[in-house]
Amino acid sequence: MNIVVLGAGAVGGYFGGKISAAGHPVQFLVRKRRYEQLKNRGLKVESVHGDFSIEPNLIIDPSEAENPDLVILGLKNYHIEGAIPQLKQLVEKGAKILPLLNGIEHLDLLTEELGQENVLGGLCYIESTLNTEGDIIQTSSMHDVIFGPLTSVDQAFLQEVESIMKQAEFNVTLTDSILEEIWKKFVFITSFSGITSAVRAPIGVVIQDQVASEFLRDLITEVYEISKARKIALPEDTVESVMQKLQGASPKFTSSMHRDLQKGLPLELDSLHGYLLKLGKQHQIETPTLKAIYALLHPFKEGE
Ligand SMILES: NC(=O)C1=CN([C@@H]2O[C@H](COP(=O)(O)OP(=O)(O)OC[C@H]3O[C@@H](n4cnc5c(N)ncnc54)[C@H](OP(=O)(O)O)[C@@H]3O)[C@@H](O)[C@H]2O)C=CC1
Ligand SMILES: CC(C)(CO)C(=O)C(=O)O
Repeated sequence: MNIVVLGAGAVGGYFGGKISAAGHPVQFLVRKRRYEQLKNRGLKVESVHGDFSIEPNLIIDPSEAENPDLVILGLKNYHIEGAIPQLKQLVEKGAKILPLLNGIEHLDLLTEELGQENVLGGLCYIESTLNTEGDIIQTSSMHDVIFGPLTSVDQAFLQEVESIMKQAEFNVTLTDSILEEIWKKFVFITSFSGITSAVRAPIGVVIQDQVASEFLRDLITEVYEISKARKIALPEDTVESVMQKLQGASPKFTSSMHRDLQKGLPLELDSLHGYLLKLGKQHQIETPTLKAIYALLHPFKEGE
């Protein structure tokens, strides 16, 4: 199976790098700046699972992709629209798209532009970032990909993707309930990224503070209520289980949005909390804590 990674940053670079290191053909479709970085230094990963580096097969135009079967999409939400022409070319060449982004709204755009049959559902759990030299730094042990069909997709194809990812030695789950998994992550990430970014501190600071902790519970509850209004079948104890997960996490655990804020980078605020505000309005659900998060982060959403 020929794989293209579009968005070779902290997420795409990590998972694509692992698959490539396991001996599978992976091309990294990058823009000029990342091309120079990866060409000069190689794709280097500093990981709690062991450091590794590869010489990535870099391309800068989709026409260079060799019979692509699968595109692993690791872009930020705000870059997706700009990448639609590249994705269209890759789909025309026969590829299916596997997005690993946080969020949900991008699935509408991708399926409308590329055809539902060409888009899989996916998400990942990983704590990784790029350092100033562009190396990937992975700071906790999670490295999990969950994916599955949004509509009917050839089962043998899905199983081959699963098998390749297993060989690449990260955790992979192929599921028939990918929308529920995406929403499960969405409840978690919007609450976790919202609170850590607004407080500008890792989760431990929030958990130790009763007022901030109560705000966090309200925030999770609002997102869960929206998921129910969308008829997504999440477990009834979702709020409690997200709270428990965060209470049990390392006090230093923080979100990619908080790290982006610290680096002065743009934030995926509109596709996460902004999208929830739209849904809340649509379903007439009161969302005071989401509004507070959105307002507090709004001045910083374009980055420095
Ligand atoms: N980092 C993390 O810990 C986690 C992140 N996520 C989610 O994963 C997604 C990706 O995040 P992350 O990997 O951190 O982001 P990064 O910013 O590290 O990587 C995104 C990459 O996309 C590239 N890019 C943007 N537009 C294009 C384009 N048109 N063609 C080619 N490359 C392009 C950027 O390259 P360039 O240098 O050219 O701008 C950059 O390297 C986000 O939705 C995030 O929320 C999910 C779980 C954990
Ligand atoms: C919470 C976490 C680290 C899990 O993958 C994440 O998705 C993010 O910070 O963007």
